[in-house]
Amino acid sequence: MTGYNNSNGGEVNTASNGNGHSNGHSNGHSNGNKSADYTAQENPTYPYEVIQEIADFITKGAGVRPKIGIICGSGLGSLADIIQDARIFEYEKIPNFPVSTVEGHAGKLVVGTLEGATVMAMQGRFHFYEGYPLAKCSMPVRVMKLCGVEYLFATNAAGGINPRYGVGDIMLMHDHVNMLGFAGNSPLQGPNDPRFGPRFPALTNSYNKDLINKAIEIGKAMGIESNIHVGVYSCLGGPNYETIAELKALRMMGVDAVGMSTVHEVITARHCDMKVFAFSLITNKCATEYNDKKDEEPSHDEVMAVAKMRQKDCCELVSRLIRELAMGSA
Ligand SMILES: O=P(O)(O)O[C@H]1O[C@H](CO)[C@@H](O)[C@H]1O
Ligand code: HPA
Repeated sequence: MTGYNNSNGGEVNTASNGNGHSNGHSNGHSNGNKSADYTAQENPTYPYEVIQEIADFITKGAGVRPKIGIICGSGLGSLADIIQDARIFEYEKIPNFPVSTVEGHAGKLVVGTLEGATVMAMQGRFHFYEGYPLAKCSMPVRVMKLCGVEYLFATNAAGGINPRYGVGDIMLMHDHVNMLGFAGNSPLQGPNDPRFGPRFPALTNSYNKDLINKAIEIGKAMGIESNIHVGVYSCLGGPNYETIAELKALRMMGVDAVGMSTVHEVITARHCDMKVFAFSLITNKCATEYNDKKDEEPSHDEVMAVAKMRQKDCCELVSRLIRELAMGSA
């Protein structure tokens, strides 16, 4: 049985003491690649050494240490397709990596260059509703950190609750309401390893203001400023979409867009001191009044279709922002 040593005041004992490693498979795929299999079902907090091993596998395989990490939202996998000199790692072939189970999340890690910067992109993220604990969902963010990533760019598809938002608009996230956190769930639950970050991280300045401002300028330069908003995202557990009463409650709480991801990744990134830029592509308008209109019900097909329609602008926004970062002006 894999278990962590919790007898030392809540810090993971990460010395080479045999804890945290077992002979089980974390993702049910016998890929013959694993040197330190780890049973994450029993202990969702991946030990530092296991994350280091995954990071080494990637940096050695890719031959670069990426500076920017990108997480592609539903239907936004094209953000990874524009990476040049790409080395592609299928999740199934990465030791101790979970597998993607959602349509629109290909399950590939792409490492290469974009606009002069070294990047790594997750073409496929992990969601709580897939059955993964939050620590497992956001484990790749720690892998990014140990690969050398300093900036996390997280993207998602989301429902627009703010009545001013239209389908296809982009909301730059400046804050979030963590509904899973309200329910007592966090990717940081369990023993804390100070090599990643502090036991009690502050989240007051989670979303980098300079990057938000740069993105607004870029939106103007692209001529899409009327489709760009700055707002608050909320993550629910999913996989069901929200009831009208839930959407009304979220609106009263100041939420502008709702989805089922990103927040756990941002928490994990801020915990290990990465700078964060995140945006939601509004793929559907959320109904906040009761009606019988079937065509106003959200569906993943609609989410994917809108993401496909808007992927070009999303790619341009991300590319331009990365170019500014690479030139040192963001
Ligand atoms: O947040 P991303 O991964 O973009 O996906 C969003 O789209 C899916 C629902 O259609 C959910 O997974 C929701 O979170
Ligand atoms: N709700 C939750 N998640 C979503 C939505 C939504 O309306 N649209 C895309 N992801």
